[in-house]
Amino acid sequence: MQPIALHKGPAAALAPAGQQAARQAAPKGRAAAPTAASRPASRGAGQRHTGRSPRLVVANTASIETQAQQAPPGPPPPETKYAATVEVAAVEKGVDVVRVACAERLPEVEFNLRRGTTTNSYLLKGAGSGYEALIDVPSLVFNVDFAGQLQSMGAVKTLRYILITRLTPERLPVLASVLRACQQQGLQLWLTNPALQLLNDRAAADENLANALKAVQVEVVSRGSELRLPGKRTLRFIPIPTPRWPDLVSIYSEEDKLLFSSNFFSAHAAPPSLAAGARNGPRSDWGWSEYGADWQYYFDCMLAPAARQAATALERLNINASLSGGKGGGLGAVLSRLADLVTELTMGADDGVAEPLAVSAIAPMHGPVVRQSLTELVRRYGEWTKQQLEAAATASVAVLYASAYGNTASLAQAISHGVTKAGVGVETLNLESAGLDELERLLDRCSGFVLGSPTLGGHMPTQVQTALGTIIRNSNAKQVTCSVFGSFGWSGEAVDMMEKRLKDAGFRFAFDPVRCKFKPTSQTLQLCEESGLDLAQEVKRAQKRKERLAAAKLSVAETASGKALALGRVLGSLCVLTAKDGDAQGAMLASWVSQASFDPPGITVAVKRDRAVESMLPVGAGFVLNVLAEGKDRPVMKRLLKPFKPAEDRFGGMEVLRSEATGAVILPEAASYLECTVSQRMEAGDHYLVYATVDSGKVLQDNAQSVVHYRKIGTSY
Ligand SMILES: Cc1cc2nc3c(=O)[nH]c(=O)nc-3n(C[C@H](O)[C@H](O)[C@H](O)COP(=O)(O)O)c2cc1C
Repeated sequence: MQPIALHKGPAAALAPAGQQAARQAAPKGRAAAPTAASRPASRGAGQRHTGRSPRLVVANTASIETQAQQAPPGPPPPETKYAATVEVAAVEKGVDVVRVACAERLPEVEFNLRRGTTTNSYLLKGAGSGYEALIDVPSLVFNVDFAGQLQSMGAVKTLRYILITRLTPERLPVLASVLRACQQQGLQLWLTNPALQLLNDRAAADENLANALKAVQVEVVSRGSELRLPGKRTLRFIPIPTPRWPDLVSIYSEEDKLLFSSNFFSAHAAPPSLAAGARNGPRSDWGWSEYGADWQYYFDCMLAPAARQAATALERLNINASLSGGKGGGLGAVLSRLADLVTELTMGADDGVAEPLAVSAIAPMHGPVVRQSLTELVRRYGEWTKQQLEAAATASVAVLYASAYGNTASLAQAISHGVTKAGVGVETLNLESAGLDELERLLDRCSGFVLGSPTLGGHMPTQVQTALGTIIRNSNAKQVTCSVFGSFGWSGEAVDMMEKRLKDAGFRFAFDPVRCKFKPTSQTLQLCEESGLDLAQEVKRAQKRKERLAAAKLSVAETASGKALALGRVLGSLCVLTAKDGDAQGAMLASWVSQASFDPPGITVAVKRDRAVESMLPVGAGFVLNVLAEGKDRPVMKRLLKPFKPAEDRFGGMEVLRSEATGAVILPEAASYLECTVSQRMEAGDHYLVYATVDSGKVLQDNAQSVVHYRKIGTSY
């Protein structure tokens, strides 16, 4: 093994900008304007690094000074830490999980953290009884003393290896504190090259971190890297990068049949009690019914927009639960089909399906250790990925962005989520690392695109500027719908520049550019998600127009099968479902509503997958079901059927009542309303079937009849 020296060359010259960046990356922190004292040392224009990655280059360096002097932002708000608990439990013999669990709702609404979150680190014992290796450290946003925890477990004296599957700026201070606590000679840090780049950048600007790293040997892992722990285990590293997580790597322990899967197979949810997840605890596992929705939401938000990379990762992992005695078959067949699809889409796929990994448990970075639901979750990952790839094969939106500190990346993620909700594929490209060939290929096949950029030095980074030139020259890109977005600190020129250049070149915008000051709020993310939905609807409309042109028109009577006509005779009463989630609120017309239970009183509502309000209806969420009254339904229907701008108030200017429990809208002209809590959700084709218990209700118009929704055919509402 060759220890890799941490380079302190060029990055050291950028120390002031790096310090700036480090401040910004602190939890909930905001960047302060670069001041004269913190300004980067002068280098050639276009060559200056931005702080996080040496690859993201500021195009117009001269204006960093001008902008900072003209409009410095306010002081950064105080850092917030979230109350969290640390719990330790056995995963396998000689493998413990140290779980930092936070039940609070965190502001990262892109993860829908209603149920809190967990961050897992794992400790592996060596030949003796002491801990030999640590996998991952938590973020400093949690108010826990992680190094102190390791100390109390005696780990700091015995650890020889620290293995990192995902590194973020927020984890670096915790990593530094662990390294400082471990004083023993020959401590090794294993991580991927992109993670090392982040480490180098930050170490160049952060003396504490640089000092902590002095006594550490760094080993860069790649596909095929192995670490033999004295005594019993061999750990195999399997990189599984995505555009958002370029440094992601999983670790497989053959002896334990355990896969440390990093962000894959994760869920954001705080466990009611850690003991429930421990092998020898009161229950052996958390099951699909408790966490299925969280696993799926995590996949939808974080991996659906990177389905191509997710397919490659699943192929590389080729998890076979059956080899280890679990129920059901492995993923072999699904993955082979996936591999074919990926090959078609990428024109040059990965180097084939890997040997199956026998896995009896998955130890992810967030959420429960997966054991009982292993076969189910792995199978679902294959299915979800395949669905996304198939959607992308029909129509896909290219999400192109660069992001130095993650804010523009969050916007990209929210837009992508909106697009995938509408059943349109997303292909994400991080312009920081992507080649121009890859960009060209993506532009040639996309049915729409969005371009995101931060403003750095009064400009967009060079990579975005170059990509913009490529986009403007691409003949397919010109035909499709698009928009732009980006985060900024005080002047925000990048989004204006992208908008102007694309509009001047005749590009059609599907939604208004999204400009976001520093870190997006939940409202901005809702705006992004709904903008993504709008763009996807536009893509679908264009697709339909194409299909209509290609095929001869058939009348409803000709196309309608007896089945569809018969289905059209099924009746439901017309309702308006309303929900509120923090500042965000949503509403939809619902006619596929039915009573489903007497005791407790319960109803089902079918919610189309691409409804904006769908994301406000996770298990446990409250909503109001307004049953419309005959003769008073028209104005409400008219209002709800007209197109809305993303995040626009559906009931603006109307007199409405509010539910005391949830704040959701109650329509005074409704015949009656019910206040409900989502109890279960089921995938039902292109809808979700939401089962909710009725908490309370009221008849508002004594003599009113409910509106019954008559249809001609079962293929539309
Ligand atoms: C070196 C540097 C230069 C910046 N220059 C500008 C600027 O000229 N105008 C501006 O509005 N914001 C500027 N910012 C603030 C960033 O645009 C802001 O932090 C944004 O949230 C970054 O987005 P990202 O997280 O996607 O990288 C600058 C930040 C840094 C660190």
